[in-house]
Amino acid sequence: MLGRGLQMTRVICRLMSRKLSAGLHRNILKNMHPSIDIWSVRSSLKNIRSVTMAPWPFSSSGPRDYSLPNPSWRSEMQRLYEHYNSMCEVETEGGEKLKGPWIRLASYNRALKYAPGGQCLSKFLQAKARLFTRNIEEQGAGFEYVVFVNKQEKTCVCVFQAGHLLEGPPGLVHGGAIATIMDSVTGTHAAYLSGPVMTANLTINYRSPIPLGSVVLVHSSVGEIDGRKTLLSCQVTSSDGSKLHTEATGLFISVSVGNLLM
Ligand SMILES: CCCCC/C=C\C/C=C\C/C=C\C/C=C\CCCC(=O)SCCNC(=O)CCNC(=O)[C@H](O)C(C)(C)COP(=O)(O)OP(=O)(O)OC[C@H]1O[C@@H](n2cnc3c(N)ncnc32)[C@H](O)[C@@H]1OP(=O)(O)O
Repeated sequence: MLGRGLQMTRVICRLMSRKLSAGLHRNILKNMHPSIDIWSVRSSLKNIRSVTMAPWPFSSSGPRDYSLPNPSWRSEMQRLYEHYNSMCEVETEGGEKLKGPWIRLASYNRALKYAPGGQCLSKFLQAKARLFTRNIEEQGAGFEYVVFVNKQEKTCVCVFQAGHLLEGPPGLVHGGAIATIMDSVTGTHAAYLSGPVMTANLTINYRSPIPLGSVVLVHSSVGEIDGRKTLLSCQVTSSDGSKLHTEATGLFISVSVGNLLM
């Protein structure tokens, strides 16, 4: 019985690998065999290399998409959102609508669950996976942000409004919150480019403080992609780009899907 379970586990993992790489939304574990052992599944998943996965697997449907405007957004945040969003779709002279150079990335609290293949993963995670930056339900209180990527230029920009819960020095954004948004933006960018990654190194220089409640831009660009290593650089600037607040470099290492199940 146990042998049969293990065999089925391997088949399921092979199927999951194919499904993940194809980027399809199907719950392949719906009728999971009762003798399947989670640890066997996990160790088999360890062998699924990130290079087999389609980049940026998150779907555009599901519950609350935190990247969409809400009433807490200041006019500057809304203006910058519309600026980048307008470049996600372009209209030809004949009125035909085509994909533009930018893509808005949807963002969910239950990030893994709403990724293709994520329904399977969330079973193993007992539906507990939550994304830190999207855990504050009160709109405008924490991290309000939207990420856009430019596929051709391999750049990424995030419009970020820091809420009152992110206070460090009086009236200013906490350095850890700045590190969090930089890790999230570069991590998202790296995952978009290279599939599942973990941050190995994030080196930050804080140049000028960020006023609480202000709207800033977080830019991420590729330094180098070398095998499993994706090196990105990141700058936080004022919304008009005139003032540098923070700069960083981040090293992201591609990992197998199994690493996400610890
Ligand atoms: C349906 C599936 C969906 C999958 C989606 C996946 C991801 C997207 C997920 C969510 C996206 C949503 C939002 C994104 C938001 C936030 C992103 C935040 C990301 C994080 O916040 S994540 C938490 C903090 N992060 C850690 O908790 C990592 C702890 N750590 C480890 O888990 C290991 O340490 C690991 C895995 C990093 C490497 O371990 P490993 O065993 O796999 O690889 P190994 O050590 O062999 O290194 C291989 C080569 O990298 C070089 N290397 C390694 N580390 C280096 C360093 N620090 N400096 C310079 N070089 C380094 C080596 O020198 C070698 O180089 P070489 O090959 O040339 O020798």
